[in-house]
Amino acid sequence: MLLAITQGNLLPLSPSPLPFPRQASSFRAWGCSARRRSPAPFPICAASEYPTPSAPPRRLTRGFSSSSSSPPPQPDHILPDEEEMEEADIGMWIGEGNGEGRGQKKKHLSELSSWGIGGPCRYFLEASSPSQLISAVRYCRARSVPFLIVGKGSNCLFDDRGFDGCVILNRLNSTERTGPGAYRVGSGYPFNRLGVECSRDGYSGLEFAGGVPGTVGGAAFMNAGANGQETSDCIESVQISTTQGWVRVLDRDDLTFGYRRSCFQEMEDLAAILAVTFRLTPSVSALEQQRRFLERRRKSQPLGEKSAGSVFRNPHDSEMSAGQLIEKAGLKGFKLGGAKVSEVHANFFINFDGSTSRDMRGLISLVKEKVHQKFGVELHEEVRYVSYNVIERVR
Ligand SMILES: NC(=O)C1=CN([C@@H]2O[C@H](COP(=O)(O)OP(=O)(O)OC[C@H]3O[C@@H](n4cnc5c(N)ncnc54)[C@H](OP(=O)(O)O)[C@@H]3O)[C@@H](O)[C@H]2O)C=CC1
Ligand SMILES: C=C(O[C@H]1[C@H](O)[C@@H](CO)O[C@H](OP(=O)(O)OP(=O)(O)OC[C@H]2O[C@@H](n3ccc(=O)[nH]c3=O)[C@H](O)[C@@H]2O)[C@@H]1NC(C)=O)C(=O)O
Repeated sequence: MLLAITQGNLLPLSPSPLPFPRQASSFRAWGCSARRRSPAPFPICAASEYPTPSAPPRRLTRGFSSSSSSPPPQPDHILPDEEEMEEADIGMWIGEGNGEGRGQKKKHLSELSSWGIGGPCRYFLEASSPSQLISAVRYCRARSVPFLIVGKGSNCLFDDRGFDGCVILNRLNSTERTGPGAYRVGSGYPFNRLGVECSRDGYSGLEFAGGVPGTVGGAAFMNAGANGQETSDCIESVQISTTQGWVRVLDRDDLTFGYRRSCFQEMEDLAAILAVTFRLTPSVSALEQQRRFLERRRKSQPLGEKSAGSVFRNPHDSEMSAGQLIEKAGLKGFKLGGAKVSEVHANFFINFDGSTSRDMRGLISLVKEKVHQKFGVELHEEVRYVSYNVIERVR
């Protein structure tokens, strides 16, 4: 996650901004290998723990866990050249060279975020095929242009200043049934739609996905879950691309997941999740179950409003959920600028009136502080903060 550098009187406990270098050459896109010895590696830390120069942030180790006994899988194949978009094409798209890129420049991230928050990005591309996405990543890496892959932006808080790099919008929307209960789905496919379609087909495993606003890639990356089900429960394999442009297929046995966690969050050379193959089980009640879950969601969550779903993970050291803690701290409906704690579900924060990222971050900090004061419980963000020029990951 990238972290905003919001400063100010609304956030008395917030650390001050860091003097990060601004030159593109000083940056590395997320996912770069630690072996590359980036001169200014992206600091990784929790949104609430913005690093200070004297306390260097934790490095993001995007790699297979060192405790893993199996070696990293070998590349299965690399896309044939003829399928790749020429680098020059990407340059044209993002506007390098003639400055008249076909890709949209100055796209506002607020348009790509379910919160409706975020300023302009330097370059913007939509990738509708794996080869486009891979070429775009290669292009950015070759020029040290920081890049970011965005799905539905339903778990991201973008910076008011935008993003000083290339935002690649994931439009890998293919879907294919490869056998009974087996679905191979492009990572840009709407997770919500997949949940409804699989349930309608009479397969169980993704009923919870109906109503979840992210993409399949975001769901695998975050291990999205609800109603006792998790994305990882029915993942058979995941196709990824690496920052070097390799395409790999990782089998279930190569992958580790936890509550809102996946090994993808740790992979140092991950460029993007390209596709996910799900294996589901036949069920006559799947559709009914999916509808029940959606109905429950409609009643308990502010679905029509600008939110990012749950702001915090549920704490493992409390019997109460994050929503319960926030409600019991008396914060339901609490407002800060254009941001407020939902009256419907206290773990949903709403952009109700032109909230800035500064408002939202202020609200997040304030709620954390109050809950900690009252219950001694530390809340940790589920949402990921994307700063203008620093990448930070919430653990
Ligand atoms: N249960 C619920 O009701 C809700 C669940 N959610 C879940 O939150 C997640 C958000 O999905 P979405 O809106 O698409 O994601 P976003 O566009 O918000 O991206 C979230 C993060 O996921 C990573 N990511 C997304 N797509 C890819 C990809 N193809 N390859 C690699 N990394 C990727 C990126 O991490 P990085 O920047 O580090 O690369 C990004 O920061 C989903 O899991 C969604 O289901 C969201 C709201 C409500
Ligand atoms: C929305 C998300 O996922 C949601 C998912 O939709 C739901 C449904 O299964 O379960 C989790 O919420 P949750 O733990 O708050 O579940 P809920 O069933 O809504 O609430 C749990 C308990 O808290 C209470 N509650 C909830 C909200 C509130 O304002 N006040 C309150 O007291 C509820 O009454 C219930 O007793 C996921 N959130 C997390 C952080 O695990 C998301 O990840 O973005």
